Amino acid sequence: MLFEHKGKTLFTLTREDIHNPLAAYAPYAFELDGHEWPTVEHYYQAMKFEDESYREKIRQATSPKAAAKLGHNRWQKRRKDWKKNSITYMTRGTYIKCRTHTEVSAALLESGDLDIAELSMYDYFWGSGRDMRGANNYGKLLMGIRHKLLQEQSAG
Ligand SMILES: Nc1nc(O)c(N)c(N[C@@H]2O[C@H](COP(=O)(O)O)[C@@H](O)[C@H]2O)n1
Repeated sequence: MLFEHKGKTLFTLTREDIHNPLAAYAPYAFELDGHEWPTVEHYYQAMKFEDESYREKIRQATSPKAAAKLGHNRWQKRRKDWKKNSITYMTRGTYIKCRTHTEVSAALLESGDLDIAELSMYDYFWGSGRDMRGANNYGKLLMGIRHKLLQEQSAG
């Protein structure tokens, strides 16, 4: 969806929109780290934990929403370096999804050179927040992947 903000056209999406191929919740399976993941959200949430059996429980969650719920379990010990690496894991999953499904990479490349924003009223980390002052880390990682895909395309 295109969105006008301060005289600029933004290419926007939400991470949770299962109908948008670029969303982390969209059902485009991929293989990474020796497993098949139903969505990027499953992969991202599982990577928060060192406990292999808890990761597996998240991998087998029946929906990305259920995977996120398991990932937000405060009683389950997260890996110590998670805050430092959370963006890296979301990026890895999203990049591999793009490389696995041409439909997904095409959707990303269709955004041209527009700035990408994750529109979210409440999320100031992944999204723009209600006042568009959020860090927009999800939009930024998509722009980074778009750049990498274009470089790969021109390298043949
Ligand atoms: N500040 C901050 N650093 C990170 O590394 C984060 N992953 C987040 N996430 C925020 O918490 C909400 C739920 O977390 P996950 O997306 O499941 O990691 C998320 O919506 C962000 O607002 N925050």
